[in-house]
Amino acid sequence: MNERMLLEDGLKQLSLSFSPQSVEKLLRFSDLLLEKNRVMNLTAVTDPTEVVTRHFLDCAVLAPYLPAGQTVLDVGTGAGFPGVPLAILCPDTVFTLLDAQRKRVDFLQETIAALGLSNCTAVHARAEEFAKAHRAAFDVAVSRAVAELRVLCELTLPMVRVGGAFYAMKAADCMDEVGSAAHAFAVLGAPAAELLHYTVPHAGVERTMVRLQKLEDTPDRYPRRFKKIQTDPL
Ligand SMILES: C[S@@+](CC[C@H](N)C(=O)[O-])C[C@H]1O[C@@H](n2cnc3c(N)ncnc32)[C@H](O)[C@@H]1O
Repeated sequence: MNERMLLEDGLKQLSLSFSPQSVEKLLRFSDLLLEKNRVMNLTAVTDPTEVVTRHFLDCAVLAPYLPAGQTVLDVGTGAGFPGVPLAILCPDTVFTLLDAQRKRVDFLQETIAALGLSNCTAVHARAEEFAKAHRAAFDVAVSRAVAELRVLCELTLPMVRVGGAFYAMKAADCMDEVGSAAHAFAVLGAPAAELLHYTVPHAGVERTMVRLQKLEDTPDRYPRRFKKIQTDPL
């Protein structure tokens, strides 16, 4: 199967509805990513087939959890994962992609313009700084491969509104990490973690989504300064 067939078949296996335009945009994003990856470090994945499986189909698993009209923050989006594939697959959901690395955000801004993604904005900022002006400002936060859960939750949950949710994309064997973060979940206002296990189509990779529903406001003292978050995690 070529990349287009893998992508379409994988999206069907995930029971996702998608337009021909979405497939075109995803394949164009893959081209832009791999082209830019030759001159700057965006992803360890260099094979177009693996861009489809390890990036696009992995990220697509989140699409059913992001209803139209909701605002979604992708914390530590890097080269745009999971945010860009989700913005393509959920055109009526509004995405903010956040990253601390200027060059990655520049790439994302160019990509968003090239793909005509009117529901997506890339912002250069550190999450703990961005949180000061964006407390409880988003319906949903998502994040993949950024930090361990205790750290990640302090960076992210303050920006989710009560009644919203945070989805952390993790490896299949993240139970110890989830167990260690129980105190952080409770302190930050999202006490009950729910684990959603899945297999990425055509990659055969087992993964876990950690869903945290925000039930209470996060106390104003969080997030702390990054050094404190790292050296003294909740
Ligand atoms: C390993 S990359 C993962 C990128 C992407 N989420 C993915 O799954 O491919 C981690 C990214 O998180 C960003 N990052 C780490 N700490 C951050 C923070 N406090 N605020 C914003 N971005 C952060 C880094 O700049 C980097 O681009």
